[in-house]
Amino acid sequence: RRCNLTACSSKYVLSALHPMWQGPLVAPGGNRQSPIDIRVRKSVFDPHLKPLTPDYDPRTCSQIWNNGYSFLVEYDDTTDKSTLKGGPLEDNFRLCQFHFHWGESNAWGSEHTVDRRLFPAELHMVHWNSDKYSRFEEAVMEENGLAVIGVFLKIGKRHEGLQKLVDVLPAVRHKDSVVEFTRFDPACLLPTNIDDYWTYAGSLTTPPLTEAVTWIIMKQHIEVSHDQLAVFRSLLFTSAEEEVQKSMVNNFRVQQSLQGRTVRSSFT
Ligand SMILES: NS(=O)(=O)/N=C1/NCCS1
Ligand SMILES: [Zn+2]
Repeated sequence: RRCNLTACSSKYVLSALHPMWQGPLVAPGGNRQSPIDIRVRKSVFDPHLKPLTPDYDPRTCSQIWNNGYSFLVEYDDTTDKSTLKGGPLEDNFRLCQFHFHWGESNAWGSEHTVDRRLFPAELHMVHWNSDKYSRFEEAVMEENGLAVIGVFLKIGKRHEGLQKLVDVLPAVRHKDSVVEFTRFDPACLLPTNIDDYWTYAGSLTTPPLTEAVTWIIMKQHIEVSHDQLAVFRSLLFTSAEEEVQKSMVNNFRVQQSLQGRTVRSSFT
């Protein structure tokens, strides 16, 4: 297994000894892969970027499950009830799920970094283009198919909205476990300021790694408590039947080269 350095900051140098899935570290022929390091001074302010307008209906929240890589909170995306528009997006996008990536320690865990700064975790809210495609599986293959909002998590005060989710995680401890989870408003996980973000053309960071994503990375982080994040780490990569149980930690992909891409900012 190739060992190469992933995002390293002044305090912590990571190795790829923690790559979490056996897939390719770089998609074959990929020239717009994710995640990346966002070099703030190299990002370009785009005055034409509009405010982002998420419009989520908590009643579309349906279930939470452990897919063996993260835990996903899934939304009913058969209608345009929970949508994302604006920002860099030309079309209407439907929320289908959100999930997180985190480390075994609070020193790392995010997939994207800002000037090499690592965060303990990163939230991804996944949407697909419902103006152009009729289902996620179709949109995931198209370059304008997906929009993912990334939000960094920092250790601080307890996040009251997150607690409802934290409380149910023990019920999906093992891979392939699923429980009903309803009336959760994902907007409560967004930072107070969603007008300041970076955006770039990239890919999914887990299979199928397709180069279908308009990434929208929030400048402002959210805070969660140490104990709340510790519950994420109590999840397992492994199913109940497996002999050896493996803690679900370090479920992030190694960073990919920018390959000449420009990261735009919505703020100066
Ligand atoms: N982490 S991610 O959001 O870029 N990857 C995904 N793979 C399938 C649905 S979302
Ligand atoms: Zn993700």
